[in-house]
Amino acid sequence: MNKKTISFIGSGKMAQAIFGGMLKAGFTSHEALIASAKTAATAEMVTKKYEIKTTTDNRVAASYGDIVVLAVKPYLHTEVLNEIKESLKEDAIIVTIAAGVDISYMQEQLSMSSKIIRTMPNTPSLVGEGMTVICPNKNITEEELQYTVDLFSSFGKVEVMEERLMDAIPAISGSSPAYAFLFIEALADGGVRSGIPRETSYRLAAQSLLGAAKMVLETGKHPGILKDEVCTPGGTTIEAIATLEQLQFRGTIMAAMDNCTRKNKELQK
Ligand SMILES: NC(=O)C1=CN([C@@H]2O[C@H](COP(=O)(O)OP(=O)(O)OC[C@H]3O[C@@H](n4cnc5c(N)ncnc54)[C@H](OP(=O)(O)O)[C@@H]3O)[C@@H](O)[C@H]2O)C=CC1
Ligand SMILES: O=C(O)[C@@H]1CCC=N1
Repeated sequence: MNKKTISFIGSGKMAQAIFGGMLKAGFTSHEALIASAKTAATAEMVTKKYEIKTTTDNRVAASYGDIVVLAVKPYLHTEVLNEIKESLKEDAIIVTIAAGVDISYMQEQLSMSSKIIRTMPNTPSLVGEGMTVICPNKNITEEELQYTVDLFSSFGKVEVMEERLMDAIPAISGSSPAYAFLFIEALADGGVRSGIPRETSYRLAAQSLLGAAKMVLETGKHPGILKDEVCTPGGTTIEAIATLEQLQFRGTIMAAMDNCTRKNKELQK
């Protein structure tokens, strides 16, 4: 069991996915964690559901952690950093999971010598299939980076990247589970339209996407080749593909990603 203490400032959907994922994986103990929330109702719910300490005082949470994860909305970072900076342990590692909050901004709020890691996780962390991109500042040692990689790897995959690429990450992995849920919903609606029961439709749609994703990761084949292998000449699949191409399925996804990245830059701090 890992000995480092970890604090979460904010206990919303993404914080719960992370501490829920870490606990499920056995990466840390319930005792090593604390989380703060704005309201007592959330704090009580989190204590009950995850059996960890909670508080509505961010300073109490911040003073506990060797690692302090900022899991509040981007616009709250200024307020929260000012609130907690005097309570942080001297060598605390500050991890932000927020879209559009950059390292130089965090350093301005704390200090140039602060240990800061910018990350972009996603909600499948809760079921051990997260994808997190990590970018450390220059004050993070190799050992500290490795610890953070191990932490996020306990509930998914991790890539360490340069900060110049971080603005593009929400569009491809932070936000993309939402597009996948939309796709699953659409497939299920199509199934229901053809008479397949709703719950069965969700299972068929979700398992097919899971299987397709695994084929990309495990066969190493180009997605276009995998697509070709499904398209029997003169068969059913190519009819569906032709419609998707006519309606600009791929262009639509790329346009959606452009908008996602634009918004991330607008949030920039
Ligand atoms: N959701 C996602 O898929 C992802 C989100 N993120 C990032 O995670 C961050 C949080 O998003 P998400 O979890 O979705 O948001 P939620 O709205 O689900 O959660 C926000 C949390 O912050 C708490 N909070 C609000 N104000 C304060 C405050 N002043 N001090 C302490 N806690 C406060 C809320 O408490 P209460 O419940 O009491 O109101 C709530 O627990 C964002 O920065 C987002 O960019 C990153 C990747 C993916
Ligand atoms: O929608 C958002 O702003 C956050 C960041 C990535 C996923 N959810």
